Amino acid sequence: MKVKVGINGYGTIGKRVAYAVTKQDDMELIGVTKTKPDFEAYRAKELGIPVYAASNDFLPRFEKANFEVAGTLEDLLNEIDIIIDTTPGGMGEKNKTLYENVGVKAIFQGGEKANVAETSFVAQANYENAIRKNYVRVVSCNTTGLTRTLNAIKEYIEYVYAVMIRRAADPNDIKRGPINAIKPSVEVPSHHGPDVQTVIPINIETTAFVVPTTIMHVHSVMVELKKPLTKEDVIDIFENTTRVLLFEKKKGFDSTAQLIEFARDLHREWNNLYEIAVWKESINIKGNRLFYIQAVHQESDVVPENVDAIRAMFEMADKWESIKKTNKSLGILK
Ligand SMILES: NC(=O)C1=CN([C@@H]2O[C@H](COP(=O)(O)OP(=O)(O)OC[C@H]3O[C@@H](n4cnc5c(N)ncnc54)[C@H](OP(=O)(O)O)[C@@H]3O)[C@@H](O)[C@H]2O)C=CC1
Ligand SMILES: O=C(OP(=O)(O)O)[C@H](O)COP(=O)(O)O
Repeated sequence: MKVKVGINGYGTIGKRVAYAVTKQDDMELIGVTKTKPDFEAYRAKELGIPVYAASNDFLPRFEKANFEVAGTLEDLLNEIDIIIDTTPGGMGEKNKTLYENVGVKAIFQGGEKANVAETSFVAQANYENAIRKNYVRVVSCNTTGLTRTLNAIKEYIEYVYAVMIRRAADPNDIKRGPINAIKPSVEVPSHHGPDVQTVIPINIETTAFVVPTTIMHVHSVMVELKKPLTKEDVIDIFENTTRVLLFEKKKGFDSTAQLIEFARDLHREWNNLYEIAVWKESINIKGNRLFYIQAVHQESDVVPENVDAIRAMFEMADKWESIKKTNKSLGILK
């Protein structure tokens, strides 16, 4: 029997998770919600995805445009086993009561606080914690990126300090900026360090800056080691870590632009780069400190995590069975 999945919030993350769900042979996409009949709603319909109004309040917009919806969010909730809440940050917490009332499981995203769910989640780090849970939070894109690489070396970590260089807006977002400034998060540590700790118990602090780019985030990571590691060890560990890829500057990967071009060359849908990209030459050891630099495709790295969280919550597969299945279905390279 396939798990019936609904998506509330068909935006940057929601449309990608919806696509990923359609690629799974043990899941069925029942429908998605929209607040308005824009081109994304029409495209969903063309793809055969039932579109529901995000609430009764939005129905007049669809009626006015003669866009026939399959119902409202309440109707969708009655047809599914699990809802993926990909509404804007903070909205998921408000929606949770609706989900509780109907008794459907729910996955929230990184824009929500950790206490919205029973556990925060990054598949390769703590898949087991989501087994049979009703409410799970897939952590933010940056937190997912940090967790993937740090989890691989966690037994060596004494302390981590990482600087997050965050993209200002997603490519389709015309409202956010800055377009000519660097904006520090004056909250120190930024939310990323404490959020990593909701998944793996390591000593980590982070600071964050928003810069005028749309395509990827970049992290500069410094790890104080509690036991020795060589550069070659770290390369070997990352080469053997799922959803992490090493890229070499000497092969032309000079910036985030070439990483996205690589995803385009793979003919990835929406140029998704689900894997965290670590620059091989940036991996260096100085005394007891390890340094590396990585990039995160914010629109897609959390997508496979949502798929694995569904499998964990219904105990449909063990950790590596699920990760391998998800990777294969999305063309994730390793
Ligand atoms: N973008 C990113 O880089 C990442 C985002 N996240 C997290 O994922 C979540 C979603 O972010 P993102 O996809 O970027 O957001 P978007 O703004 O791209 O999409 C959110 C969608 O929610 C819908 N929506 C708006 N208002 C309502 C409402 N009242 N009821 C139901 N749906 C509504 C909108 O639908 P409509 O178009 O119909 O108005 C919109 O498409 C957030 O928690 C965010 O922090 C996590 C990792 C990366
Ligand atoms: O999860 C993300 O970033 P974050 O890990 O910096 O919070 C996404 O890029 C969304 O971030 P935003 O809240 O800046 O849109």
